[in-house]
Amino acid sequence: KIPMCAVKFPEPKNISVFSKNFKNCILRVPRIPHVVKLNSSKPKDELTSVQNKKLKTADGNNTPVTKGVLLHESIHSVEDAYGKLPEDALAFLKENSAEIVPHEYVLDYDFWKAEEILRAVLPEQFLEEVPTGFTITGHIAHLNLRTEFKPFDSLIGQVILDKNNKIECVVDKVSSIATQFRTFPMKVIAGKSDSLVVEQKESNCTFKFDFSKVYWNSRLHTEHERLVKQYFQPGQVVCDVFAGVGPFAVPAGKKDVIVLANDLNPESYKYLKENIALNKVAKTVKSFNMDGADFIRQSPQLLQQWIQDEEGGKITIPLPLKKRHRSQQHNDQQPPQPRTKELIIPSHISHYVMNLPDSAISFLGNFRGIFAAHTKGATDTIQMPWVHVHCFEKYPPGDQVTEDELHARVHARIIAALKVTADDLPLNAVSLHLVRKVAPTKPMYCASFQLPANV
Ligand SMILES: C[S@@+](CC[C@H](N)C(=O)[O-])C[C@H]1O[C@@H](n2cnc3c(N)ncnc32)[C@H](O)[C@@H]1O
Repeated sequence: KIPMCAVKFPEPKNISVFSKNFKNCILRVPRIPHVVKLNSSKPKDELTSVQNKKLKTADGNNTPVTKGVLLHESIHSVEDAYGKLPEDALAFLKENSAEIVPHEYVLDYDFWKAEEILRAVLPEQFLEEVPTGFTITGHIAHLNLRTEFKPFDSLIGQVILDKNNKIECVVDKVSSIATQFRTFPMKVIAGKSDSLVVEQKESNCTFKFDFSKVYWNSRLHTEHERLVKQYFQPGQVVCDVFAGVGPFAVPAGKKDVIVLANDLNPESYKYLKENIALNKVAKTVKSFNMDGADFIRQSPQLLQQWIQDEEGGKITIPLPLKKRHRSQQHNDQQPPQPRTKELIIPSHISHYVMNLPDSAISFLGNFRGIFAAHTKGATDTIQMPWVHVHCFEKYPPGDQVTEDELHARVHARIIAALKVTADDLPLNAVSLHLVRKVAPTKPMYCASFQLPANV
């Protein structure tokens, strides 16, 4: 509670005139508006009907509310005001019959930021490092509280919930050990706990999923957009081996890339299918629920099957009807013809995406021999597919490891997994993109390279 002073003018327009002409006399503190509601000294009944109309009544009680302008923060009493305000300001107040009144300003729960409140309510030993970081997915805020904060989880969750309008639910990761499907056990620590199904926008698409049952990481959106934009061309075939709920596959399908998207988690598969329908990409994206190893080995056949299933190996995509001018609609005898475009499905795969950074490299051996049938008697050179494999390249804290060294380490793991030599796949044929650092000495990379013809 802060003792301040406010000025009341009988004529409300003088509030802005005073604020404009005497800027140095009014309160200038961030997040505190200088115009405030004040209780009128007169009960409402004693005011004229005109005055009454101008005043808004606070919560139906008999005390009318009027507006005033707060004086500079160094002024704490009416005497202070007469001592500190310059002559011309005092003259203006007198001329306009203004009244200086004491006003107690209450900085309550609404005023303070989450971090400030947490500093005030958590035990003193946490003063320096209250937990404030979280990621947002749909309406859910997701925290990863350190062990010492766990006993205060619901308090922390409630403050975050109160202070962020769009958040309806706060969850905490309760174990850092991920499941096979890269999901984490989580606990709802504040807000709605009935459903963790969210809708999240990314890359101009909408993704729906149960946050507790599938993998989703909003921090990967640039990586999703990068591969789709930089590598995947309309009409090419892409196999997404660990597709999750579709953040590579669905936007790619939207730009007429032909996608075979796979995930072993039945829940991811279920939402992948939903997201394909939701974003109207069923013509260009097919979903599979297989182990990644089998999916890679069978991918050439899965593509052949798709070609056979489509008449003439072509996908026909309906186009939105062209908007016609009203006069044209009137003259036309025929109803508008549905417009379509056709995509011929190529018989070779252009890209594989493998975003399972913990172990994707160990799946590379599955490419061995799968294109042999194509390469054997082929007269023209076969375009081997590109692989975009995600991986971590962790090193001990304190080690000075250069980017070149990390590049060499990733390259060595890739050629070992493919069982090829550095002559087949030289270091400079593997480009390394730093996706993000999950910890200071645990970078996540995406290695992109064209499969050597002899795998
Ligand atoms: C790190 S997530 C990536 C998901 C998605 N590509 C993305 O960027 O959000 C890895 C995915 O691989 C799936 N997965 C794990 N093991 C798998 C396997 N052996 N075969 C196929 N998918 C698997 C998980 O269910 C999870 O959805």
